[in-house]
Amino acid sequence: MTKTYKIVVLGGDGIGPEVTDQAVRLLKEIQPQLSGVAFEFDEHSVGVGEYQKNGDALPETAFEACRNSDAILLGAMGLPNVRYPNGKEIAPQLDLREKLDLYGGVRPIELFHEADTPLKNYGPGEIDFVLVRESTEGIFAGRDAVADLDADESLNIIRITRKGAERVCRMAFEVARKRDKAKKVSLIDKANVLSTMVYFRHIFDEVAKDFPDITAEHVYVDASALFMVRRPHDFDVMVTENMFGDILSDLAAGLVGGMGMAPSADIGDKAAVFQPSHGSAPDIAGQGIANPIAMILSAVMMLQWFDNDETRRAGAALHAAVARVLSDPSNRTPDMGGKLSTTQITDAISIALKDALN
Ligand SMILES: NC(=O)c1ccc[n+]([C@@H]2O[C@H](COP(=O)([O-])OP(=O)(O)OC[C@H]3O[C@@H](n4cnc5c(N)ncnc54)[C@H](O)[C@@H]3O)[C@@H](O)[C@H]2O)c1
Ligand SMILES: CC(C)[C@H](C(=O)O)[C@@H](O)C(=O)O
Ligand SMILES: [Mg+2]
Repeated sequence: MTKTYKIVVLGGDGIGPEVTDQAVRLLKEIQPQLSGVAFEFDEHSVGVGEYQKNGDALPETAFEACRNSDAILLGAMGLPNVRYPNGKEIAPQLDLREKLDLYGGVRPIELFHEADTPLKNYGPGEIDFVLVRESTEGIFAGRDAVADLDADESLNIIRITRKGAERVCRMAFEVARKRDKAKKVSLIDKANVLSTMVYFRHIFDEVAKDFPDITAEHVYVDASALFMVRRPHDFDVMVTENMFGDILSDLAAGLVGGMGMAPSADIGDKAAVFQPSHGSAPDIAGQGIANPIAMILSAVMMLQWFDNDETRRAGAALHAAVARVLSDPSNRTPDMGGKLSTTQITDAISIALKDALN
């Protein structure tokens, strides 16, 4: 019997549709090579473009489709100059995370080639860690507040719940258990200053007791920014609060080639969104030069998440195809110093994929 995976595709804004098109193209090429598996794609318009047309950046029909899907592929949403009347950016990806309770932002960082890192003496696989970002609370819990521009101060809250901290810490330990690296989870916090972080650390320590085979450590967030640059090989899995994870995941991307190399998955117990860590990159949108690899590696994460032997095989093949293409430093888009267009690098991955699937 064929298992059909319903995949909702939300291209979004700027380079979002440019990169999602490439991932969907490769998934369509993979499908006939798999036995007993089919993909059904369902595209919806969301983001700034949709808001400008219909006044709603995440229409109910799109949200319902997401809720009834097996997975969601999202490009990017938001444009810096288009804002709600309250001054905040249109960021429906945050609504999706909250409404679908996608509490774990899993952001793997992998160096494919020494040419792609600004650090000296690191080769393929020598920077290889996963940042797990709590994605439904933390400093972002204050995001509904509206700035009173005439007031003398402006406050946001930080919210850490027992449930929220516990489940994301557990996810981080489970991610570490599946990796064949150091089997270490580093909690990135600010427990030297904030009571919310003392609480988060306490819950992390409790969860760590259930994983005696995995080393648990605490690192302050400021020091972790230093260590990620000075000795990134020491990290295996990091788990952290929402905003810290947002900032550190961009720093981490910079170690391995930039935002175009930073895949991500927002995972909950019932749903998951696979999207790159990057945004809509308005500075390069519409030129056909966006790097699709972060999006393609996010699709790899989706194939692995489906928990099906055939899709796992496809995920491994797609990852191997990306690695093979990047092993030749002339195969790069302009963000990484190369000359290939979005479609040209995807063409190269497509050719490598055919070999990898056989
Ligand atoms: N997940 C999301 O949807 C998401 C994530 C981050 C930012 N945003 C939104 O995107 C907009 C732009 O934000 P920003 O400029 O701060 O961040 P950004 O990630 O869009 O861009 C930062 C830099 O990285 C480059 N870049 C990013 N992705 C790239 C790719 N695939 N290929 C080549 N270069 C790439 C851009 O050209 C730019 O120089 C904002 O409105 C922001 O809120 C959305
Ligand atoms: C666009 C923005 C709201 C989003 C976030 O802050 O989570 C992005 O930066 C990310 O990393 O996914
Ligand atoms: Mg971010």
